[in-house]
Amino acid sequence: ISKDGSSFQNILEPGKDHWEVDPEELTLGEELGCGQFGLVLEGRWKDMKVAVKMIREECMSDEEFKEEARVMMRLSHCKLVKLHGVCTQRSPMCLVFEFMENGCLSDYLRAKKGCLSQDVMLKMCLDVSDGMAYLESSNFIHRDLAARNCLVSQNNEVKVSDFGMTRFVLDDQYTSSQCSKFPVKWSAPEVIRYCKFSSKSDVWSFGVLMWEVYNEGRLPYENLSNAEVVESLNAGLRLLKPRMAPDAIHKLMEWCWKEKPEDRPSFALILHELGYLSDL
Ligand SMILES: CN(C)c1ccc2c(c1)CCN(c1cccc(-c3cc(Nc4ccc(C(=O)N5CCOCC5)cn4)c(=O)n(C)c3)c1CO)C2=O
Repeated sequence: ISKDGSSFQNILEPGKDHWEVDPEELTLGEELGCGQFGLVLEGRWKDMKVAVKMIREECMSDEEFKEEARVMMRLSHCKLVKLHGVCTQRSPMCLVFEFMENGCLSDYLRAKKGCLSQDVMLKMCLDVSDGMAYLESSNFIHRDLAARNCLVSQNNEVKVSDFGMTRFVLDDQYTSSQCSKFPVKWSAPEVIRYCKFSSKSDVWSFGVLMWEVYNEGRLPYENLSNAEVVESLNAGLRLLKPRMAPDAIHKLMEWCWKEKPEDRPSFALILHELGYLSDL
């Protein structure tokens, strides 16, 4: 055992960490799209279909990310998009994720407009709250929960994606709350004012995600600018009940949007509430 005990696995297998993917085992395919850190490609790894993110150096603080990779590899839950591993031996560094056939939830909702039943919408919210309750219990904050950051599997299951990744974004247009790319419409008041992130600020974002689901992927506060949204929230105004949302779901959304974080429900409680409603 080395003096600090931490590099034990390196002694067993010098030079490689168990979260390192061997680039020889990775085959790359079609482009899936472009994210905050660069290109995302379809791929195959160990007979699995995967999504591979090619990290552009100027977009991510990759040294910090390598530290974080360990933590993210340990976050394992059926409603979180799995990080299989990272490829750091080549440049650009790449991240290997489980593949989600139906892409991001916001596009999926818009594509299925008019075809989704209330039960399907409730199940989507239940899936996300399940993954978020696990993150909450692991004391892990998402920081950018929204339908665009959830993915849909082949069997139409919804999983939470890109949790905690905002911490590695180098584009400060995105990271500071006054700037254009900051997700104000999904952010709790304490995040907009003091960048105070917590699982309770994730709960606020989850309320907006529920509104997106029951509005089939519409943009929240679509006629307001970010500044006007801040004003309306300060005046105590909130998003209106989506036509497709039952009263109980609207009550839950409004609970997520309580001004004070401590007055909002935990994800454990939200999961319990949604589970109860889905058994009715
Ligand atoms: C800092 N934050 C919050 C970030 C950072 C990076 C990213 C995001 C947020 C979210 C967006 N994003 C990103 C960018 C590009 C790809 C992926 C992305 C897309 C996947 N899958 C698919 C599958 C199909 C399709 C598709 O083309 N269609 C059209 C036909 O009908 C079916 C769907 C798209 N994506 C997938 O499995 N993963 C893991 C990631 C992702 C998700 O990861 C990022 O890379």
